[in-house]
Amino acid sequence: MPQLAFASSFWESYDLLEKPVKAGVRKAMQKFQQLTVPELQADKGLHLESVENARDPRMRTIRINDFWRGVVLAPDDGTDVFLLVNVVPHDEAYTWAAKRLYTTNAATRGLEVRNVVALEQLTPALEKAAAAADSLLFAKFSDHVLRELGIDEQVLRAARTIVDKAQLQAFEKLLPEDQFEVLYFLADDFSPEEVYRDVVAVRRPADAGPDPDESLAVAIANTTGRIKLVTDRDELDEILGKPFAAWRIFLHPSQRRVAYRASYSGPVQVTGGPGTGKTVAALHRVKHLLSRSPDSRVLLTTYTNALAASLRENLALLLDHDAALLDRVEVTTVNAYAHGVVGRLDGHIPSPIGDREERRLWQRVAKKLGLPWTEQFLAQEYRHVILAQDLRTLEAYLAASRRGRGSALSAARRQQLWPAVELFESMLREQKATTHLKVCARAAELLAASGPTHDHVVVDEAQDLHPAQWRVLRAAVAPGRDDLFITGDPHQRIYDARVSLGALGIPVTGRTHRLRLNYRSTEETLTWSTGVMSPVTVDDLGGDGSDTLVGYRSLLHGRRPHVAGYGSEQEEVAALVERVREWIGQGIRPAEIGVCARFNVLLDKIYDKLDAAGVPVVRVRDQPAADVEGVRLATMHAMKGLEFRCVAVLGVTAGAVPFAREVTPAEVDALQHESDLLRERCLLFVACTRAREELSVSWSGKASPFLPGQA
Ligand SMILES: Nc1ncnc2c1ncn2[C@@H]1O[C@H](COP(=O)(O)OP(=O)(O)OP(=O)(O)O)[C@@H](O)[C@H]1O
Repeated sequence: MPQLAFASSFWESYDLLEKPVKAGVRKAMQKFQQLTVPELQADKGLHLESVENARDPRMRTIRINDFWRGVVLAPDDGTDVFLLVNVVPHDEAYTWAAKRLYTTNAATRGLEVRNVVALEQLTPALEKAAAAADSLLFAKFSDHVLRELGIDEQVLRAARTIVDKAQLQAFEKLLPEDQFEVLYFLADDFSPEEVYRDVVAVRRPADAGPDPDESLAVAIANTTGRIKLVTDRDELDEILGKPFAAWRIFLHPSQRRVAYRASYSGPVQVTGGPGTGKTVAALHRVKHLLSRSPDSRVLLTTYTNALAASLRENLALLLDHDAALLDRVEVTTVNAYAHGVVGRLDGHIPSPIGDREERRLWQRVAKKLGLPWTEQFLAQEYRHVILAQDLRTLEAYLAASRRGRGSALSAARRQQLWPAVELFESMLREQKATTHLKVCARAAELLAASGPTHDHVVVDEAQDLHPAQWRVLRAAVAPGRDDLFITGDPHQRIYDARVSLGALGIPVTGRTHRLRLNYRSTEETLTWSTGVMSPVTVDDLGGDGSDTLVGYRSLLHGRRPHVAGYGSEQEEVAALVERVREWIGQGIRPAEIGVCARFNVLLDKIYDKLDAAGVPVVRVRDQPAADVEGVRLATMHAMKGLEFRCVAVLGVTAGAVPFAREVTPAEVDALQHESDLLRERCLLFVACTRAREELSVSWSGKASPFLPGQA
């Protein structure tokens, strides 16, 4: 019986088909599971026929209905895996199929496709132009080096004509996938050794023999990042019948490598720019961990309740709603987990106060004690020094290092400050209140005495966790193999968390991985948004150096972000209403549009204007269910982790981003000043990187200095 495999290129077209056409595809695919190869070839309804003038002799078309054809790669080497590569209108099917050539990459051993005709037509003219060019993009790499990385003769000839990155991008759709990725990273200044490690080695099977000309079936089996082999009937019904979620099936090799590695000797750190599938990798890791033993328990944490809800939903999808598996995973925020621990082990828990309330308390403390520091300084000292190092006594405070703080505090000054801490804590006790971080500190203490609660901890959105929260996670699982799997992006740090994971007993050295392919946004949005961060460097997740967005890229293309300033806020909001109408006119559902601003005041105005214009609108903070129609409104902070087809970021003015009140004056603490500015910059970056297809950024009056080209 033949086997059936689906290329990712097929899903892009399948997803857009009308229901009856999809049913036709399903019916045709079932035949591949019911008939023998000779029966398939003889089947009148399927009409499996070769393509005239095809550059790949294995190319076949099949009939879906009068208008649609499927394009199939049929084995000609005695193996039996048929690969469905596309669904195309009848007239285009033959031209599409005739130009494509599938080959096995000599280095990765994966199956790749190229537009061989276009390459042949373009290369001679480009060679002429290249002869006159001042410099060529790949001149410094010898043919030998490129061949070792899997570049074949035709691609080598084309690569030798490329003068710059823009030209390389233009080649993207024509070149074989793995070879394009190799060239892309070389163009981005990665060394051939790094490219071999990150592109070739992650794909190449460990047992790859010397001969790259293996069968089509073997090449297909080597290409899990782009091809799904269907093993049984139920699986076929399931993947064709449900709304398709590519992330469940096709993982980038770098995602697969981190998520499905059998075991790690200790904590693992996975970083990557926005939309690189870190959350997806975390979810797959949970699936893997559950499969390794029948009764292990996993704690999966993220930053907000809304994100926890979405993790729960996606995990259920990935685990096929298997209740027994889902029961073994606790999905929650770190604060909620800590709250649960304290409630369970202490029997009661004071209620945590919010940031605003905390600030008010510090104000009262400063006033009452007549101290020479602002409430902002005291709150920061408490958060970044006292709670961060879990200092419980004056002696411990006197002995503590204040590295990272921009102002020195002599022993005498510390003695003067400590009563403020005591007063703050006694005021909390009086009110029978606490703070979230204090709950975490207590939870860590209780867990240290009672022992871990889980076998594995998986942490998403790790960049914003405070040391007190890390201590809870550290205590939730015993140190050892596969204890913590951590994903995060330091460029999205919006809550001023500074940690040294090593010092917290979470050593990740030697187990750090980076994801570079953005699956969410277009290259245009990504390039522009990366410009927001390019003037600065950010500390890495574990606090041991700096992080970088080098090599970060997207395969998607679309319009450039719409970036505009207006004379007044009124005009800006009016323009937004028009833009939203335009998007809806293009067929985008209101729920697929996200609108955000730094402050709720502006969001209120936007709400009223959209509402008055008859556009349904809801606030993200009200946690509307996914099926509730309405444009989503959120503050920039609440945009964390979310994504929308279209995103408008409003109010990006000099007064709001950065927001002066949230930035410590340089004369109070120069380091804190810099880090506050960085946090505000990251906030804009987070907001802008939520867009899948279109991004619009606007302001009225003076533009934010963080906007590329505005400083
Ligand atoms: N292998 C994949 N194939 C297809 N889509 C993917 C893949 N990996 C991730 N995605 C999609 O890309 C988008 C971003 O993924 P995800 O949320 O995991 O990224 P992230 O790195 O956690 O993002 P952020 O840091 O910005 O929150 C999601 O829509 C996800 O479904």
